Amino acid sequence: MPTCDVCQQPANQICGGCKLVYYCSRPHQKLGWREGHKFKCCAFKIEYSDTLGRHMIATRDIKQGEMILKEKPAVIGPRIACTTVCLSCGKYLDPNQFQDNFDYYKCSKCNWPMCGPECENAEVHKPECKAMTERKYKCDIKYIGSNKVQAAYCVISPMRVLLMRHSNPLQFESIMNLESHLEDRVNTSLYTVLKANLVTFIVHVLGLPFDEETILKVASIFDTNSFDVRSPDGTKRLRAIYLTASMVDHSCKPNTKHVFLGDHFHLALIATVPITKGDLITATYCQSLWGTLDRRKYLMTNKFFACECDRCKDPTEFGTNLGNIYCSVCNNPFSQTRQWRGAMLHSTNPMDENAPWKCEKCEHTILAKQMFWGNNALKQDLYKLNKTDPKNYEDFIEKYSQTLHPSNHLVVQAKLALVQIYGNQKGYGLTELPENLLKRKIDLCHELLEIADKLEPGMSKFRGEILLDLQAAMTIQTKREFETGKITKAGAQDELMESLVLLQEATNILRVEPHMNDILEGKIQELTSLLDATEPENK
Ligand SMILES: C[S@@+](CC[C@H](N)C(=O)[O-])C[C@H]1O[C@@H](n2cnc3c(N)ncnc32)[C@H](O)[C@@H]1O
Repeated sequence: MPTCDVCQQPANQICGGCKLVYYCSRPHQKLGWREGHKFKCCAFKIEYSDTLGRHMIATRDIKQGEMILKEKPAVIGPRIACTTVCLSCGKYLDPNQFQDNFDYYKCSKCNWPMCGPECENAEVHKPECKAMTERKYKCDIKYIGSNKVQAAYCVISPMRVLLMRHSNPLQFESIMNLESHLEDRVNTSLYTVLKANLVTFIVHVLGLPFDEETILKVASIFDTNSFDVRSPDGTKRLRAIYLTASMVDHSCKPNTKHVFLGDHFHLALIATVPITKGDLITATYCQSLWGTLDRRKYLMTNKFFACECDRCKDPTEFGTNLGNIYCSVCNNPFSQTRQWRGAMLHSTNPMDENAPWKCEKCEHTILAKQMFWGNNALKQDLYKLNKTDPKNYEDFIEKYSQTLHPSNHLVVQAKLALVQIYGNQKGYGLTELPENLLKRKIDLCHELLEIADKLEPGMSKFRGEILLDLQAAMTIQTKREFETGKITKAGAQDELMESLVLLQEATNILRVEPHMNDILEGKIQELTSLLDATEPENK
């Protein structure tokens, strides 16, 4: 019989948070909480290993969709280089007109562009404003006819951490205890620029008592741990460090997602799939739709580790073949030895970027560097396409259809761009899409969902967004089929019910993001009205 954590008497009420401790009664649960359980109650613990460093382990089974952690930022501020934003709230700024001139509203003391007086007087801006004003430093950012990227912002976020050494020493120490990889970064070209700009600004312009190593370590801690924070409406973009969420290690098939809540950007970490007690709790540090070559290169260059997750080890990436290309011998229609249409080249060892790539059917082999160059050339081709014109993406898919199979990562990225254009972009609104493009959108959504199920399964944002797009397109298709007499009322009802099931799943996934609630509610009402309107009379 379990015993109460407070009085040690027999108890049968388990704590719903950690599911580890028991109480005999509600009053003892409240007392236990106040007496310290609130600091220990969670569904994870932090462990250490030589290969992973600190990492998060589930201390109990965690349900799909459960919030594992909610945390406020330890520090938040502008990104290294960004267009003009407000130092307090991170909003992208537009200039105001002053007689014949245009310029931003500026802080009356330090002259940094801000939204207005309220942001100028916000607590977050006060310490840096004081440090700059004491040294009579005035920011010289001006509006020069366009909103250009300003390197000057690189000093603000590190300065906020450095100033904490005096104002909040405990928080400062906690941030300084995070992984930095300073020794790996210090000789890179970015850090050479940072030495010239950031260190000079902190030491010589502001005269703050910090040595070069501490200053660069703070910058390096940001680069290793910070989250890219965006407001749902796209008007604000910042970087922030969350002390506990920083302990979540990377996996190329993660079991969590995160969302930012409210004006103060609290981070909520949510399980996308059921997590079993003892499992590693993981997030992805890079794009899931990149192939293994690109993911591992990004992780090594930016986070300084060689990912050894199951997806990286599998040359087929869980059967998606995301990073693979067709064998040019087996698929060459003029080749004498052509035998296996559809055969693909796989890396002979995905853990080694220098390993050759070999056909899964014939003996054809190419060097790693050929694969690397080819991949880069095609990536350049894809990234320079006009993002508003679907024809460019359709042509890309067609042009490389003999080289890249339908779920190669570059084709998948082109397909994702098409899903976002068809039905959403001006001139391609859902109701204006001709039948063939509506069908194309539906087919593309199905293909992307198949990939999402393997790489970002469960309640991932990627799945939620595709499900939402798919149901919207299916609903329009049903409406048209019904209005043109292609299907009966009963047929329309069946199809709309299918859309409703998809919408309910999308809603379940996306409703953690507060801004989505109204959109999802509106869609449910729209679909329910359509279902009512197509109700067969004999029902
Ligand atoms: C945000 S921190 C995560 C916490 C970190 N493990 C620590 O001890 O502080 C990111 C760093 O953790 C390590 N890391 C994260 N995921 C990893 C993985 N899957 N394999 C090896 N190292 C990993 C890398 O050193 C990476 O730069």
